[in-house]
Amino acid sequence: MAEPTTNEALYARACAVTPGGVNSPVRAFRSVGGTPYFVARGEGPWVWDVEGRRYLDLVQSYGPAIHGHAHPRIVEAVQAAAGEGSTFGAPTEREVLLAEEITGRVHGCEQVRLVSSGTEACMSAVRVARGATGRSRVVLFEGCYHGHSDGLLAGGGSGVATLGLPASAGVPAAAVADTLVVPYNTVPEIGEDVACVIVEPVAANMGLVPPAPGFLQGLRDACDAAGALLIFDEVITGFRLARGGASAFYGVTPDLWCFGKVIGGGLPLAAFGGRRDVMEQLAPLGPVYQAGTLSGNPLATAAGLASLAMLDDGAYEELGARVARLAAGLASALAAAGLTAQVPVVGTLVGVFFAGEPVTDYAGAKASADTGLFPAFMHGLLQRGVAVAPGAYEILFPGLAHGDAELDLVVDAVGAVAKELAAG
Ligand SMILES: Cc1ncc(COP(=O)(O)O)c(C=O)c1O
Ligand SMILES: N[C@H](C=O)CCC(=O)O
Repeated sequence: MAEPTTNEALYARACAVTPGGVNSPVRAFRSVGGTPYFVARGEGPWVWDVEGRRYLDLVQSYGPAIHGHAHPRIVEAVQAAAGEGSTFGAPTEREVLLAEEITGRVHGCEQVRLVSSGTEACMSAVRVARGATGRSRVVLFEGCYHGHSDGLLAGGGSGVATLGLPASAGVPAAAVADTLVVPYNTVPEIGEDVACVIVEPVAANMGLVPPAPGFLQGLRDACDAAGALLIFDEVITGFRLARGGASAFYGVTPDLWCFGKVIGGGLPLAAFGGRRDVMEQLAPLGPVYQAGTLSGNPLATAAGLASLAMLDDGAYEELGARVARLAAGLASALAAAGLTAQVPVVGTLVGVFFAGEPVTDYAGAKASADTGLFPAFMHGLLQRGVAVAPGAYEILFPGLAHGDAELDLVVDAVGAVAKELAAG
């Protein structure tokens, strides 16, 4: 049994042995100030820190924990899988089952390859697109985030935006020479040197920015006209927004998809997939190389299958209804407090902006962050026992474990914090 400790003490020890004390930058609280809380355990919608303080968790690991923490069916599946051996380097039946589950849900996605992170999924999808088209250029949208691979960090949202980084040191100019960054919600000119356009179909790494009507179809048409491939990065939207993800929700079918988060049930698992002719460019069938020692890991596939088994149409209806109720509560609490704010909602996704008008692109998201209200908002909520991600560009992640009573607590806490902020 470990000695009792504190967040401060653990953070000091962490900083001595890990850069910034964390294994992913936003967790360090750098943009909001203060000391990160170290989670001791979680259950359903709650987490407890090492000091025994309980928080209603709207971070939910930035998306994977759609069923809340330590869901008994996922725990049971992982325990059973662990007892059978945790990794083999040979194919297993659950990899087939998970690939069948994903391709069965996502119309047009005929084949998938499992990987271990959303970063790998996006990096590999772009590589396949380049291999399939024989072209180099990649178009992406300012404020979207596609993981931390060299070529996709430019103009990124999430932690890149939170820390105010133009991109990243250590990325050679050559690695981004073929990356073109354009504003979200504008269909760009797509030249015939473009291999692919990669987009978050609902942007969720610059706060929540819905696609404008016609934007996704416009991208589809422009890609078709130029012979480029369209990639939907559904690492957040996949299996959260709808059973078939954003492509089903909007009725626009890309050539390639990136998935992550929910499909791993809380374990490191992601996937990229797409049309058979494109996916068959991959080794061992084709010339595009991609591989992974832990890809399709037996524990992760067990957790993913258990997670997806609980996500039927009814689950999405339920989550959508709860999110709509939460969003309405938040909007009226913020308005009652006299705080200028927007609460964008897309189905099961919700965010908060400090803005007078709906936000449609990164410039609007940045203006919200630049109000400087977010750190006090986040810490005010934390003091009232509600945890939201410590970055102004992250969204809220209510899940199926958040019942009405818990969501009412969130609305009350937001109302109280908003009054303080409005009073200055
Ligand atoms: C849309 C999107 N794409 C890709 C990624 C990268 O995934 P990961 O953090 O698993 O590498 C993330 C989240 O981090 C994401 O939100
Ligand atoms: N917004 C990111 C993914 O969705 C957050 C993950 C991270 O940076 O740790």
